[in-house]
Amino acid sequence: MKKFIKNLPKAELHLHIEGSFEPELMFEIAKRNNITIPYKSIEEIKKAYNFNYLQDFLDIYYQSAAVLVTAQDFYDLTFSYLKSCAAQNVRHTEIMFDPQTHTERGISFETVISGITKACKDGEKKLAITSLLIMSFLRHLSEKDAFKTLEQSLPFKDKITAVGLDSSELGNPPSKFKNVYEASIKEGYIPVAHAGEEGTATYVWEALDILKIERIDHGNNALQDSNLISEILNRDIALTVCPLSNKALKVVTDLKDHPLKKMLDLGLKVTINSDDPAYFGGNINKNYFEIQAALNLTKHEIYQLAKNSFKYSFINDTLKEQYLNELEVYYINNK
Ligand code: HPA
Ligand SMILES: [Zn+2]
Repeated sequence: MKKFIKNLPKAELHLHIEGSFEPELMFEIAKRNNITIPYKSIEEIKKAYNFNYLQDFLDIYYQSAAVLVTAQDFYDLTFSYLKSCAAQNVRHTEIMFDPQTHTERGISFETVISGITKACKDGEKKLAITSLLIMSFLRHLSEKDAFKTLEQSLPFKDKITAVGLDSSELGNPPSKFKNVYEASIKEGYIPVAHAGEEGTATYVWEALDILKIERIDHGNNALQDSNLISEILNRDIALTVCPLSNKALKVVTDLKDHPLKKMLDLGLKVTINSDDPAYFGGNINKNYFEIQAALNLTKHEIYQLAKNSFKYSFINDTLKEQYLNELEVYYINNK
């Protein structure tokens, strides 16, 4: 089964590039930028990565992202993630980035996006991995601030496919961002949002009805409401589920209690993703390995999850067909 997962062609649809920042690279970049970080060793970092809920993680995540200064830093961060994709047979990835984490510190939008997009181009050329970008608004900040970010993104509109919503969910419902989502859609961005990770099913309803999202990031708590489940099924909207993230942030106490199998059985379009692999104990393949073992998923279910990852990606139809064919051939030959 491990070999089957390892070589399975797949897409990753929920990945924060700042969350792929491995400690080794963090030390290297901090050193070259002359920035002191509060850890002396990798062991100290690993000890600090012990979270009880989302906010514990976010505090450390923003602190670590503060060592990123130059376009080269963003390039190195992104290319390093893309190399890990190549090693896991991730054929396509949809990368979230948080501009406000950097613009708030005086780093320009252009620095961030130029480093990331250069790495994505090289990823396509040198590693044969396709990618696109999701610009995420930080929900603990104001809608006015999100509007400023939307404005800053417009000169780079051709490089960004979608807008997302992340950071502290509780107390920052989707409705807070109604106007900026409306404006983002008018600019041609596809709307997605984190909803139902710590927030209730009401947050998922708001994301669907008020923000008009086309994909749900996490969505675990949608299962609290059977009308909501029917609505998600009717609208054919996928969920980007992140098992090891859910475990690390105590959204579930044990992977054996994870709702993924129940979601699949309900017919929900689920995908498997790593969220913040450097912080939550594993890359996308480790997420597949561990959830498969915990829930005793069959090869066919694993195939279905990978199929969803391509089907519900935002790539063009030709490329989608190509990846789906590649996956089908793989499944037929390896089931
Ligand atoms: O899982 C997450 N949830 C909310 N915000 C985030 N920012 C990075 N990862 C996450
Ligand atoms: Zn996330």
